[in-house]
Amino acid sequence: MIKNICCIGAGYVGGPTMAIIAQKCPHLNVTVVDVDEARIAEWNNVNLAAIPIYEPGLVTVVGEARNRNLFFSTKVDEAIDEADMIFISVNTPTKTYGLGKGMTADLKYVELCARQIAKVAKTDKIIVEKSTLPVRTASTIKSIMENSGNGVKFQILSNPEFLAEGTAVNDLLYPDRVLIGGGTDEDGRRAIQELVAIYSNWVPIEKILTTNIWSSELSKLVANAFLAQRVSSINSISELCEKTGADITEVAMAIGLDSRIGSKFLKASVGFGGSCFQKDILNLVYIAKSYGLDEVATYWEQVILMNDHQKRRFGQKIVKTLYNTVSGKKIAFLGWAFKKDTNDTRESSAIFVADALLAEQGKVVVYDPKVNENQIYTDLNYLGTRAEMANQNGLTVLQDPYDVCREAHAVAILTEWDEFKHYDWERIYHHMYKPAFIFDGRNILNKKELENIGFVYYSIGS
Ligand SMILES: NC(=O)c1ccc[n+]([C@@H]2O[C@H](COP(=O)([O-])OP(=O)(O)OC[C@H]3O[C@@H](n4cnc5c(N)ncnc54)[C@H](O)[C@@H]3O)[C@@H](O)[C@H]2O)c1
Ligand SMILES: O=c1ccn([C@@H]2O[C@H](COP(=O)(O)OP(=O)(O)O[C@H]3O[C@H](CO)[C@@H](O)[C@H](O)[C@H]3O)[C@@H](O)[C@H]2O)c(=O)[nH]1
Repeated sequence: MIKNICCIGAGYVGGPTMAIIAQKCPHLNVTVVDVDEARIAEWNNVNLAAIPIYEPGLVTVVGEARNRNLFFSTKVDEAIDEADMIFISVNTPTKTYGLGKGMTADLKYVELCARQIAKVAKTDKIIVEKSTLPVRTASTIKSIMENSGNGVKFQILSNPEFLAEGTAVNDLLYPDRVLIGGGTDEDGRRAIQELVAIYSNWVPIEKILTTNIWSSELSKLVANAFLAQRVSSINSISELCEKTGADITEVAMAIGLDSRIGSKFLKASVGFGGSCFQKDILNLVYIAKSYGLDEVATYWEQVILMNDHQKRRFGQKIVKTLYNTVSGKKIAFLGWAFKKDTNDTRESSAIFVADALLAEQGKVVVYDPKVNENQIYTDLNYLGTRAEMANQNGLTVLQDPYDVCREAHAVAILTEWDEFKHYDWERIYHHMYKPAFIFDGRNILNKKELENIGFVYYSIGS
């Protein structure tokens, strides 16, 4: 029987996932550990508004369980030692060096966790891969464990997480499915059942799918590849719509009503962002190539290429429309997060569009309701396109959306935050240079209303 759970990694997945497990399983003790002391201090902040991740509803869940059976700590060894089940939920970013650079997942943090568990464990443990990992990573973890030399028995499970940011709490409470992969021998099946028992505290049993471990690992990459493929597919058609007079919203509606296609994930946009889609597809491409499956690799690579094209062409559209120069012109950015209802900016399209406009000597001024100034400069500086000072001079962050739009030549919508729909657009129009352009990278504003005010309005795909 599982009593103590440890989760290594207090990030966007570890934090919310463990908060829900603790809320729904008051009989379990859940400790989330991280090497990042500042992040753990934020999770422990008495002011719940200061927890490091913004997700609708998360504050309530953390408020209920924290210091009851949910703990955040930097004492990694202690939590491993006490745990019966250990989730590995550390980051697995695209490798930035050496073999597989720019393609494969960097597994150094996962391996460090495995080695730390192997070193510290004195009792049998179930290790759960929660991070997204290349298929067959469990064999690496197993090999490290089997050579730990301490006689402890380990079972390795794969339990990929399918939550989307911005809807994490809801996704965790009502998942489409929970996927658990494990060994097919008796010990493996027993370990799977221990994890099934935890989820079945709130997830209907028919939604808990158990598979072999390789199917589970691979399914996570494939799910993201399929979702991202839909976005790239609709984005590719958005460009065709702009040439032909078809409207992408109408096309998406028309095809989405076919139940075989389905209506979700057909929103044309300035391109997908987030920490997962690109990383996971690159990983899939790398795995396919490593098995010599070049056609498979090329097929999936195209999803990324189309996304790069979509981001690039949004920036180019702004430059071309503003009479082929944005030099010295103020472009107001509404939104910086990679999607609404999150403060996460990883791989956000806004970063790449801003970079392209700065390269054209534009003046970018940004407002995002949840992203702070520091993060915005960090994102831009990370690209390394120009000196940090030049980014500081070219881009400004303000707290008031009306100030951001004042005396701008154009407004660009980069994130679909709901509040943007309810702004006083007439007021914004009166304080902008004319013609006043809007580039709606999320198709959230009302074209007719804006045109009536006097704006020149461009959306994606019409
Ligand atoms: N973000 C998402 O929406 C999402 C959804 C599903 C799956 N995933 C996957 O989950 C994994 C984690 O993603 P995330 O967004 O939570 O990452 P994150 O960067 O927000 O969090 C990872 C945390 O792990 C910590 N960490 C790294 N190495 C450590 C170690 N050795 N010991 C202790 N702590 C360590 C880091 O300090 C960091 O706080 C990734 O594999 C990702 O692909 C993410
Ligand atoms: O029709 C759509 C849907 C999404 N997007 C964009 O695609 C990106 C990703 O969106 P979404 O998938 O909703 O958010 P993520 O948090 O990145 O979640 C994805 O990545 C997670 C990490 O692996 C998985 O767990 C989730 O199941 C998967 O949806 C964002 O930039 C969205 O704006 C569009 O442009 N059009």
